[in-house]
Amino acid sequence: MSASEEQRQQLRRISTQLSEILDSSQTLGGSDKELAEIETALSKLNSKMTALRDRKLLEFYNPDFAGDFRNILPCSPISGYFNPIAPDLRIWQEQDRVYAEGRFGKIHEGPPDCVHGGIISAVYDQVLAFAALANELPSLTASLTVKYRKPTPLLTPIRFTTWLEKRKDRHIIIHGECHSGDMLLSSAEGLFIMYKKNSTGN
Ligand SMILES: CC(C)(COP(=O)(O)OP(=O)(O)OC[C@H]1O[C@@H](n2cnc3c(N)ncnc32)[C@H](O)[C@@H]1OP(=O)(O)O)[C@@H](O)C(=O)NCCC(=O)NCCSC(=O)Cc1ccccc1
Repeated sequence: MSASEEQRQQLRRISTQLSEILDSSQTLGGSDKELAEIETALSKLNSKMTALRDRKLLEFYNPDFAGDFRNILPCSPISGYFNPIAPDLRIWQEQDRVYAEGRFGKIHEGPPDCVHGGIISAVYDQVLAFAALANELPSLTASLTVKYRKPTPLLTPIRFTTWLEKRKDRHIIIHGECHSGDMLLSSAEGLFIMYKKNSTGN
C-alpha cells in the first residue's frame, strides 16, 4: 500500500512532532506530577502507534524526489523527512555537487554543545553517497575517513559540500567538507563501490 498525498503530509507532521519531542527529552525538567503526566500521555500515544505499526505506507526508495534529496530515502535515519532522528538539514544538488545545510540540535550532542562525531560521520556517509548518485554512480560505502578539525557546534548553521574526486571502474572516491561560515570543521573521504551489474547488464 502506498501513501496518499494527504497521508504523506500527515506522516511528515507526525515525524516533525516526534522530532521535537526527542529534542525536548534531552533537556526535560519538571515536578514529579508534570513528568508523570508526560509519561502517561506518551504511554497512551505509544499504544496507539504500536497498534498501527505494521501498515507501512512509505516506500524505501522514492525516484520522484524532485531535487530534494531528503525525499530519496524517506525513512533514512540521516536524511529522511519521515525519520524523527534525522537532523534538520536541507540537502540539494548543484551541478555535480551535493550540499547539506542546517543545524543540529541537542538530540545529536556529543561533547558539550557540540555534535557527536558519529553523527557527523553518518551525515558524511549519506551525503557522499548522494554525491555518487548525483553523478549517476549509485554505490555503497566501502570505507569512510573523517578528519575532525574543529568541534562542530550545536544550534549553529553548518554546511556540508561533497564532490566526486575520482572514478576507476567500480571504485569511486568522493570527498566532502563541513564548514561553519568560513571555518573548516571537518573533511571526509569515502571509497564507494558501484553496485554490480546483473547478468542482463543492468
Ligand atoms: C558492495 C561492497 C562494498 C563490495 O562488494 P562487491 O560488490 O561484491 O565487490 P567486490 O568485493 O568484488 O569488490 C569490488 C572491488 O572493490 C574493492 N573493495 C571492496 N571493498 C573494499 C574496501 N572496503 N576497501 C578497499 N577496496 C574495496 C575490491 O577489492 C574490488 O577491487 P578490484 O575490482 O578487485 O580491484 C561490499 O563489500 C559490501 O556490500 N560492503 C558493505 C557495504 C555497506 O554496508 N556499507 C554501509 C552502508 S552504505 C551507506 O550507508 C550509504 C548509503 C546509504 C543509502 C543508500 C546508498 C548508500
